[in-house]
Amino acid sequence: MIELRDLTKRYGGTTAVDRLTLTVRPGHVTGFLGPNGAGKSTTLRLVLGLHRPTSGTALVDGRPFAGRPRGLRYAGALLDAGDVHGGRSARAHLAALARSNGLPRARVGEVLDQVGLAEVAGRRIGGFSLGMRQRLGIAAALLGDPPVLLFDEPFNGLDPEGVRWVRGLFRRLAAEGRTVLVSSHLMSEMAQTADHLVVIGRGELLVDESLAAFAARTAHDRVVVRTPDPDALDAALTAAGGVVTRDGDGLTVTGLPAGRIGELALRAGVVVYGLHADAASLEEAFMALTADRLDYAAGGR
Ligand SMILES: Nc1ncnc2c1ncn2[C@@H]1O[C@H](COP(=O)(O)OP(=O)(O)OP(=O)(O)O)[C@@H](O)[C@H]1O
Repeated sequence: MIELRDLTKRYGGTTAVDRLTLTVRPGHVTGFLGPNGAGKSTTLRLVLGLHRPTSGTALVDGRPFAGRPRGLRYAGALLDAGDVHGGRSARAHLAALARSNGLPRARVGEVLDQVGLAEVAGRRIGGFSLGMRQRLGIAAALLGDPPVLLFDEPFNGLDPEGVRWVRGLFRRLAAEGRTVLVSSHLMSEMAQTADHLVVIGRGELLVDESLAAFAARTAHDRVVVRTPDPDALDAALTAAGGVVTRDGDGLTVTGLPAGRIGELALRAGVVVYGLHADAASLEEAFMALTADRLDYAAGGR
């Protein structure tokens, strides 16, 4: 379990993480979402004790992670796949980590097999593709068989087969009762990976709920229609299973896709105009949620 209490990190005048209070529970894949510069990486670094908070606390299974000897037994993380010694082989890199964390050498072969790098284990990491480095980073995170796992943008550089594999791996790790926190700036990616969502914007908590609850709340194919004959259209759409709310000549419809609404209007002989789908996908809902929270200070992205 990861517990954040009023966690705050300031860099000079920039507040990267702002009084974040949050519990990340075991047994779930928790998607940690936010636009670029929202504070995701900073939060993960605070959890791992790589940065000191300005105020507040971050606990991993009830204790601060910083300074724990042999930390890989308690939490494993993939933060920056590029942050490895390129001159070493994958096997040597993992063996050094195993040694410094007091882990049996046999774990190296096991995790290399698990991430599909066994055949290239003797090759220099410098020649690895980004996807292979991501797999190596995941292998390092798994080395200590830890109950808590953090992955920062793990899909970067993976091909579709790699993405599928990572999704399956995260689900298995969560099903084993581990805490799995995965950061991303793409809701579409998390919608297929996570079962719980945490969304932050400018370091502040915006959403902490199940993916199903978020979807039900925000991403119902809502369609707005205008018509000179609202009564007739209301009746036709309601009969077809749509849920209609009225505002003058405007109808807001949920439960029916826009194309079907047009078809039903035509059949009922009702003229419609100004028909548009609103928040039709989770991604749109996410973007709408965070649109005013983009961090332009971080480079105008
Ligand atoms: N070491 C640092 N010094 C100064 N400012 C920093 C530092 N690290 C992060 N920041 C700032 O803190 C804010 C949050 O950055 P962070 O990298 O945590 O966001 P993020 O959500 O991980 O973004 P991205 O998806 O772009 O990686 C940004 O404004 C960033 O510029």
